[in-house]
Amino acid sequence: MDTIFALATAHGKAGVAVIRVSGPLAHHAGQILTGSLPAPRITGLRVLKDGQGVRLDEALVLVFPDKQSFTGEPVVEFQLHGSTAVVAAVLRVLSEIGGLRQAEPGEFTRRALENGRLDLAQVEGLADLIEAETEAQRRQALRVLSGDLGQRAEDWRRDLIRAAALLEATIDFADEEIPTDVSPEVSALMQKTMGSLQSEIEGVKSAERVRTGFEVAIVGAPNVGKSTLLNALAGRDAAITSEYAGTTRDVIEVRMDLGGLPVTLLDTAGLRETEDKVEEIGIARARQRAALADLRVFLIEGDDKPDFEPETSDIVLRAKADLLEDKSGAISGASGEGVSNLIEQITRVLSDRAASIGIATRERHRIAMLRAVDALQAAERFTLAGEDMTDLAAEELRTAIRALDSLVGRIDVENVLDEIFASFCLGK
Ligand SMILES: Nc1nc2c(c(=O)[nH]1)N(C=O)[C@@H](CNc1ccc(C(=O)N[C@@H](CCC(=O)O)C(=O)O)cc1)CN2
Ligand SMILES: Nc1nc2c(ncn2[C@@H]2O[C@H](COP(=O)(O)OP(=O)(O)OP(=O)(O)O)[C@@H](O)[C@H]2O)c(=O)[nH]1
Ligand SMILES: [Mg+2]
Repeated sequence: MDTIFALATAHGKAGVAVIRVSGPLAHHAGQILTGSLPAPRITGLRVLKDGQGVRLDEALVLVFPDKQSFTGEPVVEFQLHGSTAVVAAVLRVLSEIGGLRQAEPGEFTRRALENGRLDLAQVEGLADLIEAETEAQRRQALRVLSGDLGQRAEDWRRDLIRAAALLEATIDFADEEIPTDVSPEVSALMQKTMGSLQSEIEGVKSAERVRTGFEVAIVGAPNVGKSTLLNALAGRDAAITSEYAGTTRDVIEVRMDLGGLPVTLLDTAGLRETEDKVEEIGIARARQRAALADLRVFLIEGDDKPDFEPETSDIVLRAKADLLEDKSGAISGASGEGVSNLIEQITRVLSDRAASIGIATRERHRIAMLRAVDALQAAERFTLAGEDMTDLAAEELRTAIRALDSLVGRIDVENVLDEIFASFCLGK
């Protein structure tokens, strides 16, 4: 096993920079740089020197024993002055020590996984935590990192293994009289697991949104003030506005944090019949993105009708409130009237949806749980079909267990890891 090292903190100038070394030679490397390592888990202030005795930095050094570190391997950390020259010098000296090499992105975390410190879902949680930009994202990622999904998968697994064992006992003793009919207990275990899986499956869609962001599209006829409203919401001049109808063509995206939720606001082309080919393409895009968005804000002027049927939670507002006598249900990006109300309303609708999330957060989790439910439904049918079908029911139960095993990475790990680690920063 190679000993790996990397800068764990962001690149560039900083107050402090952390370099981590992990693997069998980590303590050896630390010894070379410090002359004398501090006791495990107690920081020591040391002058770091290269092989020729040239001073590199004065640093805090932290030693983790084998099996008691983030990776589960011996680890040494150097907390350096965060200058690019200090970091470069320490990395150079480490790379000159035999048996040491730079870590690949995500390699520390991969080792934590391989050493059983984290399961696959926790690795995903860690990736999400590092990506988190809003409160809701931080809370959700931390919950996944804490291992709740793995715990739940373990409960499901235990119940299904018990059900399979009960069925297999009937197969093994098929020729003998079995004193008790196991099917009620098998059915109950499968029902309980299916119910729990179903509710987790339903929560994934919202959890995915918290992870990647909700989309809110502003739609309406040309010139009603959509782009002006977007700019007011964003607090900056993100979209071109003008008195010419048909100004916006491309979909303009603005990332925002609304009450801790990640939201991408979409400004779209004004909807109308047009001879202009380019505008027509813009309108087609507008319709498509608006239909896919999580929520639509329709701006209407005069007797306009919303151009398409709003869904229940969609928001319909009258445009240019500043020009209206009756300002009820009206908004103005130009004067700012109604803007904070709109932000509250969007936040309320999306918070309601985010409240329904469980502990599964990814499409990968949803697919694994769906596979398990499918197999359980088949097992249920075979169980009801009577004793001849018992071995088929048991086989379906094993398929369900395998599907749940892939959730936490007991199987099928490699393809998932490559995808996750592709998004990891160096040094994680
Ligand atoms: N300096 C530093 N800060 C860091 C990390 C790190 O690796 N280094 N982390 C990395 O992402 C996170 C913390 N995660 C960690 C998880 C486990 C252990 C660890 O040493 N576990 C040992 C001992 C636990 C204990 O002290 O009780 C163990 O589990 O045996 C360290 C950090 C965030 N902050
Ligand atoms: N009085 C008033 N004028 C507004 C308001 N919002 C926008 N306008 C004006 O209306 C015109 C159109 O504004 P835009 O924001 O570009 O309208 P749009 O809906 O994005 O238009 P398209 O991109 O062409 O679909 C501009 O001249 C704006 O200054 C408002 O709230 N009140
Ligand atoms: Mg516009």
